Amino acid sequence: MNQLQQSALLDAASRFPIPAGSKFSYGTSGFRADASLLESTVFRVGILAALRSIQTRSVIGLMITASHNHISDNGVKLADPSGGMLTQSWEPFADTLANASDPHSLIQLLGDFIKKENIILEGAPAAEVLLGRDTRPSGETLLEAAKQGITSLMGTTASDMGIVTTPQLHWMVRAKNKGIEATELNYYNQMLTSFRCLLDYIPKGDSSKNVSDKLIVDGADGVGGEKLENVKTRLGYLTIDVRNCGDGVLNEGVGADYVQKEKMVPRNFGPADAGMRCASLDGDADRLVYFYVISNSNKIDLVDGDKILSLFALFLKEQLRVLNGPEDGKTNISYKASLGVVQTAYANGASTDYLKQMGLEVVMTPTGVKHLHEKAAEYDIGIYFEANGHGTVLFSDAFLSWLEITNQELSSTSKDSDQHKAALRLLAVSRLINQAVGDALSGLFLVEAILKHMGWSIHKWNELYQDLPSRQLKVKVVDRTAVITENAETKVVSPAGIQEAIDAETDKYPKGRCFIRPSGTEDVVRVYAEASNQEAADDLAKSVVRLVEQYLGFGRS
Ligand SMILES: CC(=O)N[C@H]1[C@@H](OP(=O)(O)O)O[C@H](CO)[C@@H](O)[C@@H]1O
Ligand SMILES: [Mg+2]
Repeated sequence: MNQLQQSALLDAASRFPIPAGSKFSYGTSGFRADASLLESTVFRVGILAALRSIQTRSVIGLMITASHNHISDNGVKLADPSGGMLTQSWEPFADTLANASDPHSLIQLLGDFIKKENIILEGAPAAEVLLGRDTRPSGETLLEAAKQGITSLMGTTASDMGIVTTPQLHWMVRAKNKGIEATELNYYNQMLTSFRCLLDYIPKGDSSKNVSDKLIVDGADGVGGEKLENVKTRLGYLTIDVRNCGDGVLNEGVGADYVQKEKMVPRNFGPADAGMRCASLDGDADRLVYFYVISNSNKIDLVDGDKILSLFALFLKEQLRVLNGPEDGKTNISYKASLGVVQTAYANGASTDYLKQMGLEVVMTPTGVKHLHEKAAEYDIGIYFEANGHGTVLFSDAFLSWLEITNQELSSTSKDSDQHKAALRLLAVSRLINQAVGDALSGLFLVEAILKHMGWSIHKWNELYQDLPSRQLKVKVVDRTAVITENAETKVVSPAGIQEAIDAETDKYPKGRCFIRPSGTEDVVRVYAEASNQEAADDLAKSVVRLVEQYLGFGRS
């Protein structure tokens, strides 16, 4: 950094002092905290985004959101050039930067990092960061802090994309770096064109007529509901009734996280909706779960991320089978595409068993899309989902290029054959589903197209397998970072002795499975338990909560 750059940074940094007594950590999905504490962090992440853009010579994304968390919280995360999450190798520096209290040491740290990463500032081509935010009222102030961070590294442009869903911003980053027009309109056009293409290739027959044309969506009073309103007139047969579109408090008694964890009807849903196909988005619309209201009750039957994954896997496996042609050796298909699914320890055990029975390769990673995405990218078709509804389907470049060529060949040699239609469907899915990150809107359209294709009601879909009863609890402890895990977070290695105690407890329950891990977005330790019946799952979770308190001490609440 030259003198001029240093003094511009120093000047800007002194306007964003770190709040006393705070410690920030990049966590599972960026920094999250009470919004009033975050200006200094967002400013610093702005600087980091500019550096990443200069280093990669690509557009970077900066999203201001705290997703499903309380409206008074906020957060910030970066999207890398591919549209995926910031490379994990930069996370430790993000932590250092966010916690560097003195502006002079901040400059020093930046100088050292620039040297270490070999980032050439002089004569670097114009860098650009795309900014997005959700509907939180604190978003505007934090956006300003981000802009100041970005532009404090001279020559970097901050382009405000306005209020967008997290996946829209990631999509735009990916699009812009591929030379595609990065507008919201283009995002909708690509999604809806592919959706309609999938509908066009639904096999003729009566079964699709059995699928209700109505879907009710809970928008979590966040950005997703508003966006869905923008497109709902362009959906052909499908009528969407969007509720919780921003009139109530964000995420309060609404949204995918509430529905999945509490298994209760969200606000503005009631007995009149019993049995109908319903979906719920989270606050920044990167999570999607389905559900239906149980008659005469305020409870729901949940169709979670694991079942969305299973539905996608079933459909894609079938399309690959048809594309590969008859198994009598006469196939003209030269590419054997690999198909893999990725889950975390939170996936219901029944879903993992079901996927394995389908003959699929199932891989487990730690929690957080950054881990699942990386693993899924190793396959030609990699499907990943967290149980909470965060996931997508990735297609490898090699497979897509081959598929394009094969599609052209099939359209001249055997147009409209089953094989040709399978190729067209796979191409449509690759364009419909967000390739950058999990996306509730594109996920929703894929679910809808597949249900229509199969002729399945939500009830039929839910019967794919029966979830094992489970319970998830949170515990406040003195220091959650004292919990160190391994083996995709299923075993605790520290504090010593707690894993043995958990195992001994779990062994008491038929089909018992239980693990703990520190949350990366909240100051809690999470406890997950599964057992053969609900009471047993509840009891197991409660006993393990007591163990956590015993080994780690009560925290402030
Ligand atoms: C059990 C659970 O749902 N954990 C969520 C939650 O992470 P935690 O690290 O568990 O707080 O938020 C993440 C970001 O949205 C999401 O990726 C993850 O699945
Ligand atoms: Mg979210």
